[in-house]
Order: sequence, then C-alpha cells, then structure tokens
Amino acid sequence: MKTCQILGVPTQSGTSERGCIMGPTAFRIAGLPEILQELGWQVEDVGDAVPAAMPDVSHSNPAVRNLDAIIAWTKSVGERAYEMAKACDFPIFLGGDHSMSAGTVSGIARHTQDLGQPQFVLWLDAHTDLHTLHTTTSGNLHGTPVAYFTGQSGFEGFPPPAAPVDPRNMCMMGIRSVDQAEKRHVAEIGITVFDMRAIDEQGIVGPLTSFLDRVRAANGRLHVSLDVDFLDPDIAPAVGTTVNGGATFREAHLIMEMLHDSGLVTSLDLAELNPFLDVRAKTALLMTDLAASLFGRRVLERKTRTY
Ligand SMILES: NC(=[NH2+])NCCC[C@H](N)C(=O)O
Ligand SMILES: [Mn+2]
Ligand SMILES: [Mn+2]
Repeated sequence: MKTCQILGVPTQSGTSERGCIMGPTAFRIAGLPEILQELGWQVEDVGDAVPAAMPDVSHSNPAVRNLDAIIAWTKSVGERAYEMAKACDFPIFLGGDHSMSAGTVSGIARHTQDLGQPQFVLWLDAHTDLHTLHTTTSGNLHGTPVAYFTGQSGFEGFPPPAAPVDPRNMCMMGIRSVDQAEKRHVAEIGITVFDMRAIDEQGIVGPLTSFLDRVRAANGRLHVSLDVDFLDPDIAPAVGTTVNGGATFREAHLIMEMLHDSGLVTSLDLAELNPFLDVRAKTALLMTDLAASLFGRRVLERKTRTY
C-alpha cells in the first residue's frame, strides 16, 4: 500500500491576520486523514511541527515582520519535510500561512536531489509569493517563499536551501495579484505563469498538460502547493488575502483529477486556510475535497486517462 505522512505546520507569523494557526486542526476535523485512508492510502498523522530556536536577527528593510519566527519555522519544517520524504511515498503539509513552503519545498527538494531527479513545483495561488526580504512592502513573509526555495539572494539569516528549485521547473496557475517588484522578478527568472487571463482564454487542460508533459519527460518529482486564495472567494472565503476572480469549483477539481491521473505528484501543501474567517467550515471542507480528488476520488469510475 502507498504510504502518506501528514504534518501540521501551524504558522501564522507570515501574515498580519491571525487564525492560520488553526488550519491543521480544521483539516483534521474535516476528516482528511480518514478520507485518504478510504482512498486506499496508508496514512500516518505525524502531528504538528514546532519552530526551531528563534535567532536574534534584524533587517535593513523596516517593513519585515516576524523574521526571527519565520527563520525558526523554515529551519524546523525543512528538516521535518526532508525526513518525511525519506520515510513515506507522499508527504502532505497542512498550513499554516504560505511561509510554510519555504520549509516544505526546500526539504522536499533536498530529498529529490538525493534521488538524482529534478524537482518540479506547481504553485496554485492568486499571488506569486516572489518577494525577498528587500522587496516586500507589506513585510508579510508569506509573500516570499518562492524566492527563498528557488535560491534567490536576499534571505540573510535563513539557512541556504540545500537544493534550490530551478525556476524553469516551476509553473504557476491562478495568478491575479502581483506586486511591481515581483513582476520584474518573475520575467527574469523564467517561471511559467498561467495567470487568470490565460486560464480564461485557454482553460485548464492545455496549460496543465503541457507542464505535466515536461515533468514526465524530465523524470521529475512534482510538489503541488495550493493556497486557499487560488480559489474564488465566493467558494473559499477562509483566507486573509482574498482576490476576486479566482478558480471555480470545477476548475480546481479538474486540476486535482488531472494531477491524480498523471501519477507525477509526490508531495502537497495545503496553505493559508484561516478557519477563523470561514463560513460553516465550507473552505476547510472544499480544500479537503480537493485533496481527495488529488488522491484519486472521482465522480464515476472510468478508465484512467493519462495527461
Ligand atoms: N501567501 C500569500 N497569501 N501571499 C500574499 C502576498 C500578498 C502581497 N504580494 C504581499 O507581499 O504582501
Ligand atoms: Mn501564497
Ligand atoms: Mn495567495
């Protein structure tokens, strides 16, 4: 049986809105571990990560908030993610704000490097999260993990990622809120971005298939990072950074179903769930259902199509 380990990463220091600390609990109450078991996985919930000791740090950009806590989380989550990748077939990380992914992706990529394979990342988000400590104006470090784990400079005090992800191995979908500094950066480093306009024009199947083909051709391992604000706020209100015009229910499920059928996904973040902002748990339940689709739940049994 395929094995999966689930780790809670209750970070909220990367945001200015409190509540993401409750995210892992909400996913557990929504029944995520049991649902994956029913789908035929051997599931082990390994509890919640705790941050490493906080370093004594300051930064020249006065906007930066909670740098000590984010460095401490990045260190410990990076180690936990690396151990999980060695110990099971499929690590899942329950956030927690998106600063969690500085740790999760860098730990996962370190293991992928040990295997001698390239790491690919699918980033499903309204935002590119590509700031550095120097370019962020909000100071909220959940806006920075992609720059960190792709090895960009500007992360003084952080442990350097052992295996920086090649930005050309990254695909972003759902993007619709990008700051000036991020726009320059994204073009420069060569990430493939399907913004919301591209999705409107081309749909999901073409863009996602072309990326999955690249992952397969390179014999890569694929990490998926799903931010709640990828989804439209009408269906997913439980996030501190809602942006109108997000992915629909069907678009999101189609992505998850295609990812499952591809057989390429080897790890997952469920990020930014803020249960304090939810409406009768509908966002927690939707995110859980999306994970179920990624793990093989489908409406009707049918022959697997390979994308
Ligand atoms: N993970 C997220 N929700 N990130 C939102 C970041 C928003 C904005 N770009 C900022 O840096 O403040
Ligand atoms: Mn994000
Ligand atoms: Mn976002």
